[in-house]
Amino acid sequence: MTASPTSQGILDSIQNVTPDMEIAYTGFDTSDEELIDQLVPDFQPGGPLAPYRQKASFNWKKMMFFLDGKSVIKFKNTVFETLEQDPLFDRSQEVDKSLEELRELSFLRVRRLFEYNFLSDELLFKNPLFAWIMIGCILMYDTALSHKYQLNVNMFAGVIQASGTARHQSFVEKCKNFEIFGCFALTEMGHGSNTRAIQTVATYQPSTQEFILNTPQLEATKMWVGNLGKHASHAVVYAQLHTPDGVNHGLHTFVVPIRDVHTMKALPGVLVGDMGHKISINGLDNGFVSFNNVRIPRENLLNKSADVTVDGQYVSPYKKSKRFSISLAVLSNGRVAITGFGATLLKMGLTIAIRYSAARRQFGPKEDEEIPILEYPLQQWRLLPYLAANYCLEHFSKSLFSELVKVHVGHMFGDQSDYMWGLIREIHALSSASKPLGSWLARDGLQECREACGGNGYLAVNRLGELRGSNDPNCTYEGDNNVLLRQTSNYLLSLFDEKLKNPATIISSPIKSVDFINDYEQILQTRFEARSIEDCKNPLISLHAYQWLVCKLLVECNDKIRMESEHQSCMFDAINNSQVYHCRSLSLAYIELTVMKVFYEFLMRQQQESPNSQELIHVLTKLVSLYGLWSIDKHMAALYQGGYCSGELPVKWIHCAILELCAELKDEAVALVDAVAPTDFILNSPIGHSNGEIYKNLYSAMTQGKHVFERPEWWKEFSSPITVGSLPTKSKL
Ligand SMILES: Cc1cc2nc3c(=O)[nH]c(=O)nc-3n(C[C@H](O)[C@H](O)[C@H](O)COP(=O)(O)OP(=O)(O)OC[C@H]3O[C@@H](n4cnc5c(N)ncnc54)[C@H](O)[C@@H]3O)c2cc1C
Repeated sequence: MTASPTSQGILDSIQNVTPDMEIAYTGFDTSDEELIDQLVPDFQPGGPLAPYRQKASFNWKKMMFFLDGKSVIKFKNTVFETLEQDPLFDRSQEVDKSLEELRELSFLRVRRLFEYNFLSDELLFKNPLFAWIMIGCILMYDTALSHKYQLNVNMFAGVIQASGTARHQSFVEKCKNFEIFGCFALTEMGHGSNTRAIQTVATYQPSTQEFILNTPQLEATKMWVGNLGKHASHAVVYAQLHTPDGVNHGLHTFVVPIRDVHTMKALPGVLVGDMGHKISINGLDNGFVSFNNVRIPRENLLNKSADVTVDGQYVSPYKKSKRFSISLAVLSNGRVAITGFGATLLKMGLTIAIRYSAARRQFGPKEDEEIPILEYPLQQWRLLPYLAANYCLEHFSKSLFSELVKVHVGHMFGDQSDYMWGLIREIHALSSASKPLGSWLARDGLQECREACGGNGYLAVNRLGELRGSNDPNCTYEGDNNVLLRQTSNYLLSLFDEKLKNPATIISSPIKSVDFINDYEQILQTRFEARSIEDCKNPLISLHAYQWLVCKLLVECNDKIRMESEHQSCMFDAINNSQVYHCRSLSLAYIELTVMKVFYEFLMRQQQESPNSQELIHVLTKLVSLYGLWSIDKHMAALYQGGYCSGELPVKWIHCAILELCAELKDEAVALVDAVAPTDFILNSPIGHSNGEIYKNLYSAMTQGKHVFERPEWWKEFSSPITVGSLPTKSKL
């Protein structure tokens, strides 16, 4: 394939050959109301949610269309309806299952997904965003199933495609045809975050043209590998590559057969097992494996960035730093995806909690008149900022995914332009912070949703516990959140360092998330701009405050590391001593700013380009304002400390503006979740059902269980009398 100048050019050309390609993060024309009505069915009329639906200032169906567009809505409808009509996906299948049975059910379901093949090559070529939509649809149904699917398709076949060459294509084809089933094996018992210290070894043997894999000690046992416990036939394995001259060339990836595809038995030299029960997502079989002289052909080394010749020479067309960038791009895939997982799980929780809050009534101004709990400012303040955050985060994660697609297209066409390397670095920095932001927002937001539904939120059938549990490992896998944030601050500080060393340097990144740093000196002269509560509702107020904060933290982090390095014996300690209150805060402030900015700029463009959607943009702009103010409120100490704010008014105005925005958005809230919620079958929550009949649904779910009204099998135990205090206790002091 010949090299093309830039990935942007390649993307443009793809769009030219498929003129109907929809880039679903650009906003859709909502003028065809008939089409919208056809695509999105109405809710059951009346019911407890009807008053809120009537009070909304916009049509929720139009909002759904604006955000997703025709093709995506059709695709989602197809997936959701297909699952609903297939008895294998009947929810009652999951009840009272043992661990083994849960694993089996997930396997049967993932196989069925392949039989349906929702994601044809044609569809993916038309719009790669469908890969994203597909994972989201399955995630909303069941996290374990979605992970099982995407670990095989994205983290196994996807990594092979990204890091391998034509000689590996047969693995990808077999994976597509469900002839082999894959997993991604990086983590070891002894090392996860510190990937450089991974100990599995792959030694090349020229006489047989094979790599020999070994697990040198217990700590090198691969662990936590999703799909490996029971099903995976193959793994992408990360190991230290040793050539016959005794040189260790560092971590490389290999395709390693694990089980015989006909018997499902482990292959010679492979000791593989299931890790057992986890805190959540137990339909996914996480496993461990160790290798004892396992031989694989030389060609199983994924050789896009480096290879070993038949006679054992290590060769690479790239310098070490570029090889590192290529591996970054591969790891970014998972982090970008997890940013979206957080948004998707939180969206489900918010749908349940907001619908419940609109239907549930407690207390009231008069004895005989109770009001919906959504009317309480406290309930609004607990939920609506998360709703605002979720809209921003979901948009950001889609747009980051679209940037990642450019990288993959660029790889495919051998694009080695500076633009491409810059894009890889920037996506790495952004995803290393957006994954923590997304998973932490979901962690805190889902807990709030659970509590906001009171005791009923705690009942498993209502699904908030499952959603909360499903999000939990998002904070850890694909890189522990706190460790990942260091990657982002390293990126920012290296750019800033260049600027300090040479003030003429112009910082310019492909996504433009850092370009404002060029003006850091002027930005640091600015002060809080609002003069009233109303002013604060302009999203630019918090955007500007964030820019100031990031610049301030850059200067402070840089000073802190310099000062620490003067007092510490090594840079390792200097950097570690600068994480808390400095580098970590910098990464978080930068990503909060970027998430907000990307959505705000999108809305500003739509204001010009979408005359039919102005009422939607109006309410979405309120969400951006709320997200910005609520987030910046957490940094008030730094804003005052650095002199950006002074006096008592800024913080008072910000708090009042947050509460006013919550009050303005409470009548929009039900319609806002309706616009992003999946079907009731997929949501699967009696108290979150779109009909709002929380009590009827709950009672029906509660009374349908198999043993609800039965006397327990152990009833006789109670009837046989005991003598209280008749047994001696353990030794008394
Ligand atoms: C459900 C689940 C599924 C997974 N699936 C897979 C999979 O399919 N394939 C795979 O390869 N792996 C998988 N993993 C493993 C996962 O990627 C690792 O757990 C993760 O990378 C963190 O590594 P660790 O567990 O070794 O934690 P550690 O690196 O030991 O971290 C433990 C703690 O130490 C802190 N810490 C570590 N280093 C520093 C530092 N420099 N500064 C400050 N604090 C530090 C961390 O913040 C963290 O709180 C999975 C894990 C889970 C929970």
